[in-house]
Amino acid sequence: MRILIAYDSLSGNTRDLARMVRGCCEARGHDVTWIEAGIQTLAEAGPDPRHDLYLLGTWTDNAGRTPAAMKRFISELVEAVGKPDRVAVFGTGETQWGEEYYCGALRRMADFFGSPHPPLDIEQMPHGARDALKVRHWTDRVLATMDSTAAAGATAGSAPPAVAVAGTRARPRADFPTPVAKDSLHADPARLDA
Ligand SMILES: Cc1cc2nc3c(=O)[nH]c(=O)nc-3n(C[C@H](O)[C@H](O)[C@H](O)COP(=O)(O)O)c2cc1C
Repeated sequence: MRILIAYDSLSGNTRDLARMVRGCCEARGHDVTWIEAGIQTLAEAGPDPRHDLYLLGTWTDNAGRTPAAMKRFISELVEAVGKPDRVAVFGTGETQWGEEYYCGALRRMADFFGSPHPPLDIEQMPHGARDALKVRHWTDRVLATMDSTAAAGATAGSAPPAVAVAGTRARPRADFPTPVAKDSLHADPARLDA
């Protein structure tokens, strides 16, 4: 699969986690596009922004909010490919901000995309064998779900996964939602703070 991993990280915790998720994906033979949302745009994902799976990683900002850079990236993504349903969310936070707000951005983002995958949350930075196992299990579960969905689709005769073609303009895949206008409700990043 072509997998886009996009993450935002201030102090490195989420970057560490994203690297672990990436390692698991690559170990399973998947092709990963890597975007650091704080300093890169979707344009840096190459000529075709469509991917088979989007893994979005974030830290959580004040009172459970989604950081600005991640909201910006999500708007860009929705504008480019529509609102993908193949999204899984991971990230880091701290319970000292209150259980109610712990990793709140993950819940908001998973809700926004209607992600079928429970978010992967890690307190502060990932460390030790327990976290490594948690990350591997989460990533493997997400990948396995995608593989079985693809297999079911192939049996039913649906379109094959997206393939990047250098130099071509991005076109929505038949089974992707039609791209929505930037200012539509779906693309409104304010929903990530609601
Ligand atoms: C201004 C600020 C507000 C924060 N608010 C929350 C919060 O509401 N909930 C939470 O779980 N963590 C909160 N955190 C903690 C960070 O999400 C956490 O430290 C995270 O691991 C940082 O990830 P990073 O190293 O990738 O930037 C906050 C951190 C800062 C700096």
